[in-house]
Amino acid sequence: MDSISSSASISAPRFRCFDPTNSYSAAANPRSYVANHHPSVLNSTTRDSKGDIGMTTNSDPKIATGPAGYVLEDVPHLSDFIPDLPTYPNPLQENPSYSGVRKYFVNVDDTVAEKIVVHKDSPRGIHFRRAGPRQKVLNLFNPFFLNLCNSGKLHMLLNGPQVYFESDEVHACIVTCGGLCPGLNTVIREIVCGLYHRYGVSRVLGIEGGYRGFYARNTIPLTTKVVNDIHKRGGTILGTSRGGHDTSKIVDSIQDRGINQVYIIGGDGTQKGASVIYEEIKRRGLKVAVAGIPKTIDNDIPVIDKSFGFDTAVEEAQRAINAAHVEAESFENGVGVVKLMGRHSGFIAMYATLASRDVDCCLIPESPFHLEGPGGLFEYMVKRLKENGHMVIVIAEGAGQELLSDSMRTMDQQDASGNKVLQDVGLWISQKIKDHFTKQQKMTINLKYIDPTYMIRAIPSNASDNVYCTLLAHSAIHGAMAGYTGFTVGPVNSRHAYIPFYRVTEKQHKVVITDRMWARLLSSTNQPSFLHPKDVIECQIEDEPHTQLTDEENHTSNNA
Ligand SMILES: Nc1ncnc2c1ncn2[C@@H]1O[C@H](COP(=O)(O)OP(=O)(O)OP(=O)(O)O)[C@@H](O)[C@H]1O
Ligand SMILES: O=P(O)(O)OC[C@H]1O[C@](O)(CO)[C@@H](O)[C@@H]1O
Ligand SMILES: [Mg+2]
Repeated sequence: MDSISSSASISAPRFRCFDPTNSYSAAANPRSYVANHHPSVLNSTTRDSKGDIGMTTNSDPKIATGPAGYVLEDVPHLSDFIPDLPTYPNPLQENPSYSGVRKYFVNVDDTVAEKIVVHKDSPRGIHFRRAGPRQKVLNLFNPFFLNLCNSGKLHMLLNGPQVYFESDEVHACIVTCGGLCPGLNTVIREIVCGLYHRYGVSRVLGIEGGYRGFYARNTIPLTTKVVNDIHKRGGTILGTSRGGHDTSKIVDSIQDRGINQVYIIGGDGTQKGASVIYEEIKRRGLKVAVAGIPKTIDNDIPVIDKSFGFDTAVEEAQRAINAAHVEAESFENGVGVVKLMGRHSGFIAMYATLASRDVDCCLIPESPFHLEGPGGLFEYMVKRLKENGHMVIVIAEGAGQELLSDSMRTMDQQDASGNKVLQDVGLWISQKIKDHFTKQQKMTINLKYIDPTYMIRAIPSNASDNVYCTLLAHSAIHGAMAGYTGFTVGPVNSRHAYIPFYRVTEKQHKVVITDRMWARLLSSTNQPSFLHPKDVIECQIEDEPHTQLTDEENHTSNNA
């Protein structure tokens, strides 16, 4: 018996639809809605006495609550704003590759827990809809389905796998935005091949040069033949850009070209852009699914386990660190300085340091440091050079920017997307170190500065990122074919899920320097923490006792 028919045979959950004007309705800010209405703070009059699952009917956000503090932060569905959409049999059930798979389709009720490390009495917490091909797409927020569920006729809805697009009807497009990242071409390839081989879709357009390409550039027809080898190349065959997001021109272009599935690959800025595109499409009532695939070499997107290209970047960074180490140990008082990417988050630097074991000091944006005086970098360098004769420093590009702006009185510059343009901290710190040892220490050092940043970003993805990119692309395709829209896809605690845009754009994922992973790094390099004992106590006081672990504590990049 497959997963869906088994779920049909068990007693169906009873769903309750709430009046959006009552106290369950979503607030303007979805996050404050969850915070204010988290089960732990729901009062008993708003909870269903039978412990049934309750929901809001507002379009955004879609929050369902259940017994034992269960919260589902669902993603929009085309049927939320387009009535009477027809459904079609899912072509996957005829696919010879998948016919032998016993549990290929995901269960309609499957959700993925955001926090898997919980305490005995903590609520079950926030969940996301599990990604994957659906047996039948149920829009639990649709009153028609709710009535059937509540009258125990759920099984009537479960007669065979369904999709919301016919193969011939689909006209998809793919766009890549923001900076480069290893794996972009793999995601493009797997969207094209996945749509063709799994759903029989052959009309896929590539949008050239990022968001502005929708209205200012040509399109590229993408066939399985065109994309066959592209995963072996770095960059993106479509080109990319920053800036140039004009929502109405983009949606006009989508509408004029008859595009009905939009796959948008990019970082936090891109996902914000995707969110407003989705909103405009909904406002116009178009049957167009918008799916975001998160991309960032910096690994700074929250909620998801990690972003594609990150592993490749860490691996490639080893080559630069290794070169710096070889140079440093070959000269008397050799110092190797390696700058790695990481505008606001030091994950590449932290992981590359932990992996390499040749690094004596790792500096990241999240951990302020100082050069002079007791506990400062120079004091540590003198000690280390006396002990070992050489040393390697890894610095993330966003580290110490406040020190640079103090000493260089730099103007605040922004790129076309509004991101702050950073000063070259690697050059700056190299010069500071040279000056210090020449003038203050009267000690000759041999410093070699290596900046491999763009070389790391421009390479093709490694094997594990290639597989990861494939899963991301497939999850996005299954979601769009099933009629979901306005979502970003990504693994949450190793299970792929559909995540509302607002959850991945509301903040950045950062290294938490009071967590265990940073402690591991400090103990592996033996570098000073640069924290005064007072700062540590303040951090601990802010960390008030909680019954459920924080995002950072649950996040695998910060802990294990
Ligand atoms: N708030 C926003 N609303 C709409 N569009 C946005 C917004 N922020 C950024 N964008 C658009 O998203 C695209 C990419 O943004 P950005 O250059 O910040 O890169 P990113 O996606 O964050 O990737 P990276 O990780 O390389 O920085 C740009 O074309 C930009 O115009
Ligand atoms: O030089 P560009 O293309 O603006 O990109 C630089 C930025 O892009 C990233 O690779 C991704 O955000 C950052 O690490 C880096 O600061
Ligand atoms: Mg960004």
